[in-house]
Amino acid sequence: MATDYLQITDVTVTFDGFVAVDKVNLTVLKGDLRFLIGPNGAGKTTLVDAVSGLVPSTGYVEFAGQQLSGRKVHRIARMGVGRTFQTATVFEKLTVVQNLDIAAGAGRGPLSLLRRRRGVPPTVAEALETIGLTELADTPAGILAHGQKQWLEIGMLLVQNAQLLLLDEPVAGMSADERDQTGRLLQRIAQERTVVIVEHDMDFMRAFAKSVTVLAAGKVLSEGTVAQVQADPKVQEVYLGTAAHAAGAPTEDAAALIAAQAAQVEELVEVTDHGAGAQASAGVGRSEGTG
Ligand SMILES: Nc1ncnc2c1ncn2[C@@H]1O[C@H](COP(=O)(O)OP(=O)(O)OP(=O)(O)O)[C@@H](O)[C@H]1O
Repeated sequence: MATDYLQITDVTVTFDGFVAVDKVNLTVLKGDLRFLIGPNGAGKTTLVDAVSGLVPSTGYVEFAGQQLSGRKVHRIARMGVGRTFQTATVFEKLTVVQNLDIAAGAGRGPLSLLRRRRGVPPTVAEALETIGLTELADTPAGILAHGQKQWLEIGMLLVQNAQLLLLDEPVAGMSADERDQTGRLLQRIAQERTVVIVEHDMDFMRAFAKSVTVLAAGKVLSEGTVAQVQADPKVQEVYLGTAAHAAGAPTEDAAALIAAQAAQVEELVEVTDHGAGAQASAGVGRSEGTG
């Protein structure tokens, strides 16, 4: 019988001989909220691309008992795999509800989409409620706040009935308040679906991850709860190692990378030393402009 989990087995992605993802094995159960972290270039986005069919890969990927590997992007999407990107892709001129309606009708023909609809379909109403945009249903998506656009995009995956959500840095550029709301939204969604989040924001990860996989140089370096992963000397080492490597090239980017990654290490160590209570410290969790 099909079970709702993502199983990645020996997945490898190669670009012109460069191995970006190297024999990765990963299992994510329904109800989990899995964060995928790691230094820049670790292969996080590429792994998610491989699962969603955007880049060719070898190995085997299965979700809810169905084979994803080897299938085309649109086929994988129809099998219940939803993906967001670092920049929200919503139809700016259409209202919130129209965006959701179009997403919900992705499987319908153009005529039925054009036909005037009476009222809001229940799935759309439910998604509006879940993402907290009911009051803004008739607002053009283009004038939504940054965080609200991201929530709308997540809502579009919900109405498409995506059961596996792959989210690439969903809180990048959000205010602290928006990050918090997003975390709680994802926790609610993860009760019913499988959620994998690529993230650089350590505060966000610490506050909301149920489990964490750390990638480095295309391989799984560490896996477990937030506390386990942060206490893993290999994890601390790889962040420090990357910073030290960047120090060889004294550019502005390298300096920013060092500062950001040193902050990440500080956070890692801090949590290891003092437990989850250290959350409020260290605002820097992202390395901007280097990825
Ligand atoms: N289309 C591509 N062609 C060639 N190399 C690529 C391509 N996409 C990614 N890479 C390389 O693969 C490696 C992994 O990239 P990826 O974007 O998956 O890393 P990441 O962990 O998501 O990094 P970041 O956190 O900076 O987004 C990098 O060295 C990157 O330059």
